[in-house]
Amino acid sequence: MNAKSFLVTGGAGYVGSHAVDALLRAGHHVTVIDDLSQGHRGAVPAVAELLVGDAGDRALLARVLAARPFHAVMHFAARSLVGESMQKPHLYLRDNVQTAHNLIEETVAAGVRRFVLSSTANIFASPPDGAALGEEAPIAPGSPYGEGKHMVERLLHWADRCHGLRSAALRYFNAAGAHPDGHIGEDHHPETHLIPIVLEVALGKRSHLDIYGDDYPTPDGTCIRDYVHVCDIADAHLRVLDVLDDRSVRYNVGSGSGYSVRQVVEAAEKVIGRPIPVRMAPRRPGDPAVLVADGNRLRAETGWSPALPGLEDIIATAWAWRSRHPDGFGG
Ligand SMILES: NC(=O)c1ccc[n+]([C@@H]2O[C@H](COP(=O)([O-])OP(=O)(O)OC[C@H]3O[C@@H](n4cnc5c(N)ncnc54)[C@H](O)[C@@H]3O)[C@@H](O)[C@H]2O)c1
Ligand SMILES: O=c1ccn([C@@H]2O[C@H](COP(=O)(O)OP(=O)(O)O[C@H]3O[C@H](CO)[C@@H](O)[C@H](O)[C@H]3O)[C@@H](O)[C@H]2O)c(=O)[nH]1
Repeated sequence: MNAKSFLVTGGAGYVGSHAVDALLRAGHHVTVIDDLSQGHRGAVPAVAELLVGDAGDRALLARVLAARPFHAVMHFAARSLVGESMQKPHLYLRDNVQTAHNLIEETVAAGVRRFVLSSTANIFASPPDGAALGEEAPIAPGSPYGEGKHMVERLLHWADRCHGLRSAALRYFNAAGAHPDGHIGEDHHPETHLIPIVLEVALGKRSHLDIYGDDYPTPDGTCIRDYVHVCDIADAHLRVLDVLDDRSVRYNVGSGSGYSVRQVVEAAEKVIGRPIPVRMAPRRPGDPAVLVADGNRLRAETGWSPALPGLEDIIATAWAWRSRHPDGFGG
């Protein structure tokens, strides 16, 4: 493959750093813009260019985008917590959307032709029958976070119609795991995601896991999610690039298998070999009962297939990284 240049916002964060790794392994040149509000310098290899700044800063974007011809922009930078968005909707409906709006306009102005968006399963409601969600499932965001992501998908729709910017909206379900070679993983402050919290319990950093609700309409009463390995999500970003030569697309990115919170805990106990104490807690506002992807369109149109589809294998990669880096990138 010919080496190309990519601008990656949020490339020091969890999913973004795994995508940067995949781009670099494919021989590309990568420029990262990240404000390090959640990301880590240590997650970006020295061979990539890291610019610490705001992904919506128009002057910065204009300067960076003029520096070289970029093949595509990949936009990971965003606030991304469903629960927080129910408490602080403006951060999601104003800030996330404004950042994306500025970035899309500067991308068009610079003449870059391809854009990949980190969208989310949270644009969908939990289907009454718990069925897997395809791309044509009704849009019904479960939170201001999901609504903001859908607004950005619409901005991209019109950027294509009006300016010919080809885009891929990748609606990830639940990103999980860490790079199998053990150099990067998930490290948020504060940590709110299920699997890293379970690992913190296993490491003795927390006494227990709070399970947010056991009265959902699911077999064991806890929420069901589709956990997809972070490197498989990164791989999807590279695979969609060829499709963007012709048209804009949107794909649901998930393994197609759903696991309840209790099943995740059981799987982690098997992988780690220690009990994980849990306590029941109230539901977390904004959480849909069941979100599972029908990822057939992505598979059929790009040849994507998860290399690590099993939940225990996914958790094992997360545990391998976290047990070697108990303080995350700080340790
Ligand atoms: N993790 C998941 O399960 C998941 C699922 C669906 C969608 N997504 C989306 O994928 C993207 C990445 O998620 P993640 O889990 O890696 O989150 P993350 O918080 O680890 O990464 C986001 C990165 O963007 C940076 N950032 C945030 N706002 C910024 C701004 N205005 N300017 C510059 N940098 C900024 C942060 O410092 C961080 O490094 C997000 O857009 C998120 O909404 C994540
Ligand atoms: O301490 C905890 C943390 C989480 N959960 C539950 O575990 C599940 C997964 O939660 P979490 O890991 O926080 O992920 P989600 O809230 O499902 O959101 C993730 O997955 C979404 C797509 O489904 C993305 O859009 C979001 O950015 C990403 O954070 C949910 O049912 C939570 O209620 C608990 O019971 N206890």
